Amino acid sequence: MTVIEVADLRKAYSGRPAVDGVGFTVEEGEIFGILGPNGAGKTTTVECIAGLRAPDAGKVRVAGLDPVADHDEVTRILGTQLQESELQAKLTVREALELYSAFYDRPADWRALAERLGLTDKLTTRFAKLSGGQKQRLSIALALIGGPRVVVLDELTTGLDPRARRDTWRLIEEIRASGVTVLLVTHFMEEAQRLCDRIAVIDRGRLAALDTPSGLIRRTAGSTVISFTPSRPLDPADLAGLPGAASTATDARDGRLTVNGTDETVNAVITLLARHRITAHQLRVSDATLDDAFLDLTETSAAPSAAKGVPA
Ligand SMILES: Nc1ncnc2c1ncn2[C@@H]1O[C@H](COP(=O)(O)OP(=O)(O)OP(=O)(O)O)[C@@H](O)[C@H]1O
Repeated sequence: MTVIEVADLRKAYSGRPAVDGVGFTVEEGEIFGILGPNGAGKTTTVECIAGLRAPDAGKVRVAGLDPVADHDEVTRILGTQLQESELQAKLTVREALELYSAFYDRPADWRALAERLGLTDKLTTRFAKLSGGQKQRLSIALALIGGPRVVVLDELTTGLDPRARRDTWRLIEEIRASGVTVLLVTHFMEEAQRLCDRIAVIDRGRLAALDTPSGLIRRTAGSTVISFTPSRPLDPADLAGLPGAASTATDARDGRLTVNGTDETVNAVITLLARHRITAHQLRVSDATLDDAFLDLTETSAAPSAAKGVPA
């Protein structure tokens, strides 16, 4: 069942389009990711879904309701943890939970939520004294306090150390397992790849792709990555002619060669090496990552991908 519907959404700031015709649907029970470079329009899109911004054009529905016209009803269905949601520094965890509970007619039991999010021993701690991970857990608790059907999490794990990030991932999986649909805005490929059922890639205000993580990777030119250190350099002309090869790159430091291609390219590389009696040291064949797919699908990213690389 569709719980969020976005069709031809448009929003401009001072005449400059931030979201320029984005459309997707989110099904109940999904972890749906929104991925894109800085300034792509991700936050503007989720703010329109949460009813915090009015679209200039297009349609947004949450459980069939208009987030602007039916704002009160939508806030009961959709919980939001938005980017940089800072609470008052002096508010304690307990006060924040009680304050947010008071916004709802039938709030979730905040004590149970605090327990679930590992905040019970922090109830008397002021917001300013919490660690980054604890602040994030509190912001998730506040997003869940109204007992929402959908929760919007925007760049939840930015600034967290790897352990806190992994703990947060486990929490997100638990939230989904409890029946809540999750709309996740993220910059982290590993996070998107691990958590999301489907991902909308947004680039310069437009939908660049919408697929499962593995579907996005399959779309990448050169979804099979072959790397090895040849016993002596290969002729660039031979490499350029490899069937299915999308790109090749040589690491200037150690001469290690990386070829992004297809299964056909793997066979061709092996044949080429045999023909020239070149030995491949530490030969690895792996799948491209969501990182590669992201760089392939988005044009605004500043850094060139190592995988797309410098021509050999
Ligand atoms: N309140 C605003 N006023 C003017 N321009 C804005 C405003 N909010 C966002 N923008 C601009 O709109 C574009 C999209 O911004 P948005 O925050 O939606 O992108 P984003 O994908 O969430 O970016 P990031 O990953 O950096 O958070 C950017 O060019 C941004 O500078």
